Amino acid sequence: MSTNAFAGPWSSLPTSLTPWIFDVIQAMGHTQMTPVQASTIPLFMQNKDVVVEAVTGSGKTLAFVIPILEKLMRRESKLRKNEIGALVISPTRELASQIHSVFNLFLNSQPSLRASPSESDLEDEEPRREYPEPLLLVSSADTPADDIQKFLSTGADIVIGTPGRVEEFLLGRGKDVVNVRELEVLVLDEADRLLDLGFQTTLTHILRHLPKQRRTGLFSATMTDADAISELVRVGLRNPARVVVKVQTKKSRKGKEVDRSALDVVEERRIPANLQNLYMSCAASEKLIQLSRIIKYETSTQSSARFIIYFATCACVDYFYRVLPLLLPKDATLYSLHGHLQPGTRTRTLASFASSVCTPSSPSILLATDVAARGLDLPDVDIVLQFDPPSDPKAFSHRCGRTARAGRSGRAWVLLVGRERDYVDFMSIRKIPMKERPSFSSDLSPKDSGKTKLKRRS
Ligand SMILES: Nc1ncnc2c1ncn2[C@@H]1O[C@H](COP(=O)(O)OP(=O)(O)OP(=O)(O)O)[C@@H](O)[C@H]1O
Repeated sequence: MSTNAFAGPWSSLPTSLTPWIFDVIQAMGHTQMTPVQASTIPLFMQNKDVVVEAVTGSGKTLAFVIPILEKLMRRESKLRKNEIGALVISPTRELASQIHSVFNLFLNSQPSLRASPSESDLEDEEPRREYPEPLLLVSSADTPADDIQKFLSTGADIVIGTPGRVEEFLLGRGKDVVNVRELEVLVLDEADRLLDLGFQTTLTHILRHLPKQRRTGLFSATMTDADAISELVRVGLRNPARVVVKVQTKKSRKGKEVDRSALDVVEERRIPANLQNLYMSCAASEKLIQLSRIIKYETSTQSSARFIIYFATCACVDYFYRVLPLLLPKDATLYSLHGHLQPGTRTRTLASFASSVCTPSSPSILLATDVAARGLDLPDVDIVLQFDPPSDPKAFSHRCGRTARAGRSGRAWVLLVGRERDYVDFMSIRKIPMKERPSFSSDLSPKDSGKTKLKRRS
């Protein structure tokens, strides 16, 4: 863990957590809060709107999941079966599913309600729960009609979904079924993405439908001041508290990262402390060979086994899924994930990649588009490799942030061709002195290509 990874024990929160929620957090092994959790949870609990920007992998999910659960449990009157109390919207189905499983982790551990004497006589009686399962609204095997059916049969205090399915649920088929009058909290995760042009109309419809008397939270690793200010009115934020969590690294005056004891300058950065950013510039015709060299180099260090490689389009992912096996060690396992695959295939691929057993000699490599850039929490990813730089500069941070999560270390590479080198300056990635560049063993050295230069940046 980096030195500034934690911000105190959970017991130091101004309002103590409900005991069973605290127990779940302890069971997760999270003994301390991260800075974003320590700053955001009290604000949300004190009924403030929040706009939160904190580096990738810093624990933003629990920073809204915990206050939502606490707020709903502290209600004076229980929600009726047709009412929802909290809505979380995320831009991709994978991220929505991930958030849904975090809520489930908690709600599956809630104490069962004591059965009444007559019920206790019934054999095989399912333990009764006070709070129903959260409802997940994403494209999958379930149709929008199935979503409504499920809601009608079990109810759901918390709803998590992607914008299109949420709109259909609240304003389409579910219009006369779902009551939002009691909605207390709205969270937009990856808010800057949700608020950009692609989702504008859908989101505006949803926001207009929700009660104004609610708390709203916007969360992202790239929620800049400009994004926040321009959207305040549209999103209906009232006097929001702004939380910005940056990472401090220690440097010597010459700009070189050094040991804490030799510190004399503290620099703030908006990427995780243990993330190392590198780029390699090469000719377009050499990209494929350089990609396979980097993979061989990384696996030869005996510490890297799980990779994500980003490509610009779905077609590129399909193409390289067929081509890369010819260049990589035969024990490498490839997975492909992009938006043109069936939802079920996407879910299975992600689950198989996340649970795959891999070693440097038999690495697991996920080939993906930006559908896997934001929010996905795959804690063991060692290396991110960007075959093509993204067209949106924000996606650069999100892609890199799939490694070096929650205080772990990781490296992110990007291959750059020609003028793409300007991108590095645009991203303000600091140059590391020549002598600190990684050494390649002779058969992997970019020197053999003549044209390619290896650079390391952090
Ligand atoms: N207090 C904590 N202590 C240790 N680990 C934690 C703590 N809170 C969350 N984590 C872990 O940190 C990881 C990253 O959390 P999370 O996915 O919420 O990050 P994030 O800030 O939302 O990242 P991104 O911006 O990429 O979406 C998860 O594996 C989570 O279990």
